[in-house]
Amino acid sequence: MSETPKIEIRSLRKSFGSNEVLKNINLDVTKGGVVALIGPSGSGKSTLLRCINLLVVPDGGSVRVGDTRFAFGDGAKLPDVKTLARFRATTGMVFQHFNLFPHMTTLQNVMEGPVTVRRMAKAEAETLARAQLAKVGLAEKADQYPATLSGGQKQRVAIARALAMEPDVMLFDEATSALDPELVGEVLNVIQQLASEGMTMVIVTHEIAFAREVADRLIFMRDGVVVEEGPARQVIDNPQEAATRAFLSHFHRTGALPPANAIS
Ligand SMILES: Nc1ncnc2c1ncn2[C@@H]1O[C@H](COP(=O)(O)OP(=O)(O)OP(=O)(O)O)[C@@H](O)[C@H]1O
Repeated sequence: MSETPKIEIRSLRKSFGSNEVLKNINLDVTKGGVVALIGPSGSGKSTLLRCINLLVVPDGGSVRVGDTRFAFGDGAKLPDVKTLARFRATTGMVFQHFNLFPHMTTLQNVMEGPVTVRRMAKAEAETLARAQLAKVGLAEKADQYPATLSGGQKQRVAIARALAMEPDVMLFDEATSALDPELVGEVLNVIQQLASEGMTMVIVTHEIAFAREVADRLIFMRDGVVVEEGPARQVIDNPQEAATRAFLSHFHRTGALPPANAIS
């Protein structure tokens, strides 16, 4: 019998006004699975990610992460604020632009969620936060403010902050797109390490070579629908759909697709 997926999305729909952004999306992510979402700008990747942790409330369909399932549309009752906060704590989201509190030190940023959302005692939260900072290689930056860190370091703090909530799954929304090219690798290394430790993840990325290396499944989206999905290497090396081929060949043509061994 196949294993129950950790994330299960069924018939998901979302519109912003008349703009139908997600049209009947289905997605399964197995426990410990890493799914990469790729596609052109505006295809709905970020919106799908935000629907998984309900930062964006879907219009229809259902979202399940672990044992928690929500249905939307057709008179379904929307989850209350407390339920949403609890649910979001189980899905760690990492954004393109870090979203760290500038007036807090690195350590305070990472402790914030455990103290305010998980209601941990400060000493316990500090131990946990220091462990997560060590995990992303930033133990010695605990007392520094975000403004003194590089983009790559800021993003690693953001990952530590999400991990401090001890999430069931991690969601990455173009986590390296705002970084200088020489800083991308340090963030990808942390994501790769999480993958090797069995973290369930959905990663929106333009790093195709990284997706090929680290993701076990790849989904190509366009105009709010899943055009093609399958094992990451298979889809990248041998895309079946013309739209996927066109998208990937762009990366080949522009040289934005480095050899896979460059990032391992
Ligand atoms: N909060 C919002 N309000 C109105 N429209 C939105 C909102 N969020 C996204 N959209 C629209 O939804 C569509 C899909 O956006 P989304 O960010 O999900 O795409 P994407 O594939 O992640 O693109 P990109 O790679 O550029 O980030 C776009 O047309 C965008 O303008």
